[in-house]
Amino acid sequence: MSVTPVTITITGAGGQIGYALLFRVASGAMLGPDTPVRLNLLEIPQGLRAAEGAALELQDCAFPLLHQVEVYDDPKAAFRGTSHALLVGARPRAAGMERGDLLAANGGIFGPQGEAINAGAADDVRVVVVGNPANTNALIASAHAPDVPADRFTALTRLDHNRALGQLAPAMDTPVGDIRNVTIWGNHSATQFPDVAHATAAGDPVPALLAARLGGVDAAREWIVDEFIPRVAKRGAEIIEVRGSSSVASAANAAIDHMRDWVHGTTGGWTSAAVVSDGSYGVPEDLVSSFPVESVDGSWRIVQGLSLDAFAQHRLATSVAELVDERDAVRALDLI
Ligand SMILES: NC(=O)C1=CN([C@@H]2O[C@H](COP(=O)(O)OP(=O)(O)OC[C@H]3O[C@@H](n4cnc5c(N)ncnc54)[C@H](O)[C@@H]3O)[C@@H](O)[C@H]2O)C=CC1
Ligand SMILES: O=C([O-])CC(=O)C(=O)O
Repeated sequence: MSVTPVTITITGAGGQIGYALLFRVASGAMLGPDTPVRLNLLEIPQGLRAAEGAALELQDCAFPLLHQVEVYDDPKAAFRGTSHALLVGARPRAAGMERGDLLAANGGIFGPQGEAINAGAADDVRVVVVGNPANTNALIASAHAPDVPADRFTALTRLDHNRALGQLAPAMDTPVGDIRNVTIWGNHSATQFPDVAHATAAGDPVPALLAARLGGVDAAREWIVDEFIPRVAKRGAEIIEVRGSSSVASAANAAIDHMRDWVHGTTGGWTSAAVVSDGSYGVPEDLVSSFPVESVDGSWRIVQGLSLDAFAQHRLATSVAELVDERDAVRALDLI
């Protein structure tokens, strides 16, 4: 076991996802059983008591890997020395709030957090933004951290990816673990494009397996377009309707999957993450967009050379147009 603990900062630690994250991260589910951790919990004053309560419970779990827990309301202190930052705390949309208001409110959070990461995080810092609008919040944070390579800032679309696997497995009567190479493209929003064109299950192409089960290529296409894509893209709203509040444990689980694969590498195919575009697939450079990605030697790499048919190109362009709108809106507000 390495002796020096790794510092992990979790923002919004007093909230729902924070509570679902902390104990799994402290148990080693994210960085593995050989990496001791130090947790820095960042909250705003209203959330401090909840974070402090979680810190007491963490102590009571006596996790062997957990060396220290600190609770902060100052981003500079919370990000000092951090190598893994999970930015969960965000301003939720309130009744009557326009999109510009929401972006401005989140700019007030992710700008200063980007500055704090720039000022004090470890050289190898990895950042995943969970708080919505996640892609554009990551863009804002990155813009305020000029000394940190932009590819260190990512946003979470692993939950959408996992949701897609969760829908496909029963549709094909296949274990989730046999499915490979699903892609979420674009924004973490209802415009995202969950794509199974290159996916396989136990080595066989998913489109052909669906056609065999559903009675033909047209029926498979209909299921993909009319059921699968909207179900995955609107799953967040479905969970809110059924549970009465947004996804918590599945979001925390996805954030752990994202960070674990980033650090330890992907195996057996690609996954999905929102990363800074290098212009691949026509996505304008610098947008934080979801792509098919592999993690190699500690870095995300966009999988190259996939063919996109006219439908796929249209779906990707629609989601990218939304990302461009969000970027232009935060630019107009001087947030980037
Ligand atoms: N990307 C994804 O896949 C998903 C994203 N989300 C988003 O994650 C975010 C958090 O969700 P929940 O934990 O359920 O919300 P929550 O409201 O339970 O917790 C958010 C916490 O963040 C704190 N917070 C607010 N501003 C902060 C700041 N400047 N610094 C530090 N902490 C701050 C609040 O005090 C609160 O304790 C929301 O924006 C939600 O929309 C939720 C599910 C999936
Ligand atoms: O939809 C929401 O408000 C929360 C979210 O991002 C998701 O569940 O994907």
